[in-house]
Amino acid sequence: MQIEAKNISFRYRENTPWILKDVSLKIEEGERVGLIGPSGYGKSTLVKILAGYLKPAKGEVLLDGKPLPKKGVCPVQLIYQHPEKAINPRWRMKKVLEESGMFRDEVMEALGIERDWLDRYPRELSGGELQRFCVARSLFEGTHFLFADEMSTMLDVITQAQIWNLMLKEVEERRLGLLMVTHNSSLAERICTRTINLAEINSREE
Ligand SMILES: Nc1ncnc2c1ncn2[C@@H]1O[C@H](COP(=O)(O)OP(=O)(O)OP(=O)(O)O)[C@@H](O)[C@H]1O
Repeated sequence: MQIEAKNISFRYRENTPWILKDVSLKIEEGERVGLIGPSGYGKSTLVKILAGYLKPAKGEVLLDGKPLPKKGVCPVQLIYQHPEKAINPRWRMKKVLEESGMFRDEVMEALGIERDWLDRYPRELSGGELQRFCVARSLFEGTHFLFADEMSTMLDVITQAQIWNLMLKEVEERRLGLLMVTHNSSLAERICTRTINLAEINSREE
């Protein structure tokens, strides 16, 4: 599979300068790509567009040449910095996982998800504990691309390592495509097969 952003232009409000102008990129399954660029330059905005969370004003996102599916669980999964915004606050964690069809003991164990967390609501878990659920959920069997947007910034070093080890094992074994946004260049160097500098592919006026 391949995901492609084709001539994407985006701004949050009309009559304001473009944040993204005529941005194109392609990622193949099995690739691990780092997305870098100055702070506030539009990296998070671009991954949200790629994952179908935001609609571009111009251009399109294509998965093997077709638009992203509108219904059902998406083959493109985004994990971002704020797990509390990504999970339905009214559902217990067990239901959150069931909805995605994801429940593998091996994943629960590797992420250090404890059995009794499953009966809790999101507000009864810490940010790090919740993020583990977001990662678990993103790894359901229909996933082909994983986008990680500063996924581990708010976590302690041990949890970061635990999450990245599992993610990379899954990415490798299942040949998933990975796009990671990070300011941590040593993490990107360790993980990625190539990097894309948004400043080099964005035609917006400065
Ligand atoms: N919901 C929003 N409404 C209006 N403007 C926004 C919104 N979200 C982001 N922006 C603006 O869009 C621009 C790009 O933001 P974005 O978060 O995509 O950048 P980034 O490259 O990911 O930044 P950072 O590296 O600091 O996380 C910024 O100027 C930001 O202030």
